Amino acid sequence: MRKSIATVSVSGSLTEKLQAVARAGFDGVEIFESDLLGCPLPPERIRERAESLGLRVEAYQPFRDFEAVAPDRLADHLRRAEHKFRVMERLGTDLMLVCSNVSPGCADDDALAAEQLRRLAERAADHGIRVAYEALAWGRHVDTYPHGWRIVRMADHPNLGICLDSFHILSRGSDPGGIEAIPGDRIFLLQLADAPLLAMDVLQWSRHYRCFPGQGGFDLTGLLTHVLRTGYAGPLSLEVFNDGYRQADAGRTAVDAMRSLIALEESVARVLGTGSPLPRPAQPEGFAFAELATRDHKRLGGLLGALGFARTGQHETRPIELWEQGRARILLSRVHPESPTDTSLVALGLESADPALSAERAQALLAPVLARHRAPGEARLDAVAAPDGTELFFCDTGRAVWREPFDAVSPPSGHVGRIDHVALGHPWDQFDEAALFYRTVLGLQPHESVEVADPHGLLRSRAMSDAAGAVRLTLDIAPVGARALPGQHIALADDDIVATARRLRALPGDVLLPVPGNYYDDLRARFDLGEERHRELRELGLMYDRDEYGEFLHLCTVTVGRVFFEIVQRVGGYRGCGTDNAPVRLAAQHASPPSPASAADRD
Ligand SMILES: O=C(O)c1ccc(O)c(O)c1
Ligand SMILES: [Mg+2]
Repeated sequence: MRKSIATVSVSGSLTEKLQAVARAGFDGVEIFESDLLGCPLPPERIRERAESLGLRVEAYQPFRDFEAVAPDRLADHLRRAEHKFRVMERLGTDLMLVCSNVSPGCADDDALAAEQLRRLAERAADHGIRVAYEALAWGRHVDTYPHGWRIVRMADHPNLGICLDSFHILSRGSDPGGIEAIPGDRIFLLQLADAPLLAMDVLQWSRHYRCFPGQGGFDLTGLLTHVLRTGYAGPLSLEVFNDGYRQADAGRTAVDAMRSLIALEESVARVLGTGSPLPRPAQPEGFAFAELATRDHKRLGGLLGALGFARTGQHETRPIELWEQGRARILLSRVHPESPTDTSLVALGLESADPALSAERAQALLAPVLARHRAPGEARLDAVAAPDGTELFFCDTGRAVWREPFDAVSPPSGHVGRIDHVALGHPWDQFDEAALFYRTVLGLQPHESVEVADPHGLLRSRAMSDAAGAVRLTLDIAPVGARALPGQHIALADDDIVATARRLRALPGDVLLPVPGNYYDDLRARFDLGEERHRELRELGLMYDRDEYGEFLHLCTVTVGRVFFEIVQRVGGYRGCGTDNAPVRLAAQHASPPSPASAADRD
């Protein structure tokens, strides 16, 4: 199907918007009136620009407050419309979107609305133009699509059809099943937007919080399935009013938008049983490794050593060390000389049953493919870049081809057995993009988005995992500014965290993050743990959580650069990542900020 986007959905000047959406692979655009009015180019030049970029101008919009007005106002409204028709001819589009009237002066009179829209359609027909009537969720009298469709039917003119907008339909709780009663050729335009499920005024919700399909809480797959069953053959057109996207990089937003449509088409194809061109997600089966780039090998190596890791190998051709314990593997590479951070997480190895297929799917979903890190004789590794720049390597489960150039000795076995989860920090305007990326590219399921109090801001966090819990990621948006905390950590699964904590507490120097005593006083109220268990947790500085499936014990190391390690033990089937304890952890981290690397410590 043709893929289109309303120019209001991305930032920049009209010509910048056109360029960005064309680059992302869209076939068309809806030109928003304010974008046209602010553009120095005359409509003919805009049309040429769009054509040269391979973009069709699918619609011009919005035309407002036209119908159900006092008869003596009609001539003036038709005069307004005539002017827009001429602009549309110059712009090279034949579809005008008319929003249902919101003005207090309009009449609650379907027959009058239909009669006047019919007059508009007759005038439009003289210009070869069609009119799509859209029921805004906050329309004065027409605010649902069944009502809009009744009026269109009543007007009964071939140049008048309906515009369906998923936001207006789903925000009002209308049953999208009724769409199937509309003949597909009377649906002149389908606009798609998702939104987080918020309890708020519908106009504010629409104007500020819309997002791309798959990023919010609406069932866009269900809605689109109903629309396609009508035989609708027009474009899938994204129309997303979003405060973040209005200021984000247009190219990036356009790619995010296109990814959402590719994924939506795939999920609809599954429901309809029609073929999808995308390879199915090969679920990641575990972390093969995590790579930290650091200026501070000694300090980080010292910390890993304290945690029971051993340096098992050195890359044959590159300055990369391999540190291992059980199946937990950390690579330490060198930081780029211009990097502002001493230590940060730069890559993740993800085990896949079919790495080439995983990479193919990622590429089809517009993930940038990375030049393969391959020296002569080195095995092929498939890698793509995640939205935050983290490199994702798809590694054959069990074969550890990536490990060959390290010529490593066997890893030591200790209490740490594997990587449990990895937390990735994101700027606020890349959070939804990242969640969509990991859901579509890796097939991870998003958990609820939660807010965590930080002494200097509010952190949003969302866990994503596969059904088996083999790969868990937490995506965080941290507060920004001078007091921002490092946003990344690697959590290591431990089979006896009490023993590990005891050993680590006995080590000289600061290895572990101290936990305030008030936390333990409150823990008594949260959980009935018994005196002895409670005393043990307090003495060892262990944090505790429980859900209906099991228990979770965890502790954190001090921070190096942007990164710290967490040691965790899951008891039973606990599903979370200890988020309820995150405010205390964040406060403790603010109280003991990372010490800068000393020159003597550096390699
Ligand atoms: O918010 C608005 O005014 C507005 C305008 C045009 C649309 O297509 C729409 O869905 C909303
Ligand atoms: Mg709309």
